[in-house]
Order: sequence, then C-alpha cells, then structure tokens
Amino acid sequence: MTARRTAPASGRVYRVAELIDADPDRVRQAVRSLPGRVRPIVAEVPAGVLLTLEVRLPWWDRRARRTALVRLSRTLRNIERRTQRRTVVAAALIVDRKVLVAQRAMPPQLAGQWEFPGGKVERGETRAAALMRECCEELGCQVAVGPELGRGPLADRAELVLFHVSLLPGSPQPRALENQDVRWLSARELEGLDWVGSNGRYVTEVTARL
Ligand SMILES: Nc1nc2c([nH]c(=O)n2[C@H]2C[C@H](O)[C@@H](COP(=O)(O)OP(=O)(O)OP(=O)(O)O)O2)c(=O)[nH]1
Repeated sequence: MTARRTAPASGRVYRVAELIDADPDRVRQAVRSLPGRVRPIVAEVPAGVLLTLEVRLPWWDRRARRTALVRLSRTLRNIERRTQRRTVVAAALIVDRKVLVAQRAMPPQLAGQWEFPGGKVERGETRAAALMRECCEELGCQVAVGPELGRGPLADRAELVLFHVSLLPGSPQPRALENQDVRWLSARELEGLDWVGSNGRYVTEVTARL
C-alpha cells in the first residue's frame, strides 16, 4: 500500500492536449480550479492557446490510466466549452472599387440589415478556411483571403474578424445562394447603410481599400 502511494512520483506521465481559440487569461483562470494532481500547461500560440493537462500515474495500474485519461479529456472539453471564443469571420470582397454586402434575412431581429458575407468558424477550422467555405456556401465563389481589416467584440464572448478578400481567377461571379440580397457598393454608398450590429466601425477601413 505504502509503496503504491509513493510510487506515482516515479510513475508515467499521461497527457491530453487541445488547441483552443480562447483568450489565454481566461484559460489560465479556468485551470486554477483543477485538482492538484493535474498539471496544466498553457502555451500561447498564434491560433489561441495550446492547453495540455497531465497526470502522473503508477505505471502498473492500467485501470487508473484509462479512467484518468477519460477524466482528463472530459475536463479539457469542459475548459474548452467555458473559454472558447466563438469567432465570426467576414469578407470585404472588393472588385473594381466596390465591395459586396449582403442583407440578412434571419434571424428576425437582424432581417433587412446589411453585413459582410461570412459566418462562424467551425471547430478545427482556420479563419481563412472558414471564410473560403462561407463564400463558397453563401456566394458560390472562390476567394483568396488577404489581410485583416479589423476586429471587434460581438455578444456572448464572440469576436468578429473582417478580412480583405479577392476573387480567385476563374471563380464564378458571387451571387446570393442563401436567400439574402447582395449588392456591390461604392465608398459613398457604404455610409449610412443600415448595418448589422456595430459593423459601421469597419467602413473607414474598407473605404480606404476602394
Ligand atoms: N457574417 C457576418 N456576421 C456578422 C457581421 N456583423 C455582425 O455583427 N455579425 C454577427 C451576426 C451574427 O450574430 C453572427 C454571425 O452568425 P451567422 O449566423 O451568420 O453564422 P453562420 O453563417 O455560421 O450561421 P449558423 O452557424 O448560425 O447557421 O455575427 C458581418 O459583417 N458578417
């Protein structure tokens, strides 16, 4: 018994790790409540945070290892759910000094307002890949994702990131596929548009590119 209790110091270390799109400080705060035997490693990486959880277990106890790994994975998922920043990517698609804007049809409280085409980044997806997918689904076109033009907070721990986007050579012309209206607008027409949320904050930056 005694031997077993002391053995973990020389046992094996087991780890689970996950890349989380989250504010590193939020993750650091979340791992503070972990039990002492779980060692968290929070590494800041360009896409967010690489969170590793590790435990040291006696090498002979296979059952303990299985249970511990299941528990660690569950804990990791919980931390991810609590801290994950939901990112919405949006495209300032510019062709011939005009930018494409889309009119939302849903939900009812946003219906009729204008936005840049885009949507939520899915789990495991890069921002660029998400934007290429959204442009394909919503507009039926292929795009190259350029530099970031701005970012700002949305409700509920989410963030919007706006990118300068161009049509790839040979791509079909963008058209509305998801029953929203789309329009090409000049710099002058962007001002005073009934924007979704606080999109008005991006007008200056987009106008500078037209
Ligand atoms: N696409 C887009 N969304 C914006 C902009 N400005 C802004 O506040 N939003 C908000 C509106 C929505 O609450 C959220 C985007 O959610 P969404 O419903 O379009 O995302 P999605 O296409 O992935 O759709 P889903 O997963 O809900 O089906 O971001 C913008 O310029 N473009």
